[in-house]
Amino acid sequence: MLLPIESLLSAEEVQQCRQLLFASEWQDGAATAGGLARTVKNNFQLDDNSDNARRLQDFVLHRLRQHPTFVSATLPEHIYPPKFNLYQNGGHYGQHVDSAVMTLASGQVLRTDVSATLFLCDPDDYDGGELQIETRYGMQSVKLPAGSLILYPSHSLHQVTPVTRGQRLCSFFWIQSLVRDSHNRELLFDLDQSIQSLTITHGNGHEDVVRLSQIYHNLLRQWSMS
Ligand SMILES: O=C(O)CCC(=O)C(=O)O
Ligand SMILES: [Fe+2]
Repeated sequence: MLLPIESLLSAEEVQQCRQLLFASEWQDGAATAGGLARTVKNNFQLDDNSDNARRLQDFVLHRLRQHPTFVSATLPEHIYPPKFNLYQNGGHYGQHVDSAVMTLASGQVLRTDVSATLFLCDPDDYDGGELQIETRYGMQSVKLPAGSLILYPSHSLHQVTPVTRGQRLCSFFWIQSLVRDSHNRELLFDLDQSIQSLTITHGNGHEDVVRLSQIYHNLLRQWSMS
């Protein structure tokens, strides 16, 4: 499932992030890629260990954990501390799949279930720079307003097309979900969305809302991994 999450950050928050990012040191992205990805990667990345990167990571993580749709769709067990990238002057990232397992600086290991890109520039600010994701229904091209996020399954092949004008600035990261199976995760998301809307019309004490909530939690209990 490809799921856009609109306005994770406000225009003001995007502006603050961009100010910090443009005042930071950038590294050659290819140096940080492993295996096949190294040969197809042509962009810049923020040094994850810089003070600015840590401030930005904390800020984005805080927003993510507060966002009900993000939490409902990903059921996060671990979130990789968000990274930041910049594409310009034809910069691109060829077709690849993200590594299945990533090791954090702390030594903790994360399985990538869901991949995410948070756009920090508006589509009008640059040409190209489409995030193209292969799905069962063909290639989907994604380019969202600044402050919005796309979630997609980490098992998908994807690429970023060359940026031929302007700059494309994004944050990207991965989520290890409590529910490893993407089909089960999607069923839980659909069920939760329906429970939320029934709660608005009938109240959370309504008999059917209570019964559906029981089913939701019992499925989550059955399908969550650890
Ligand atoms: O820039 C993006 O939207 C995606 C980056 C990406 O695919 C990666 O770093 O693995
Ligand atoms: Fe990727």
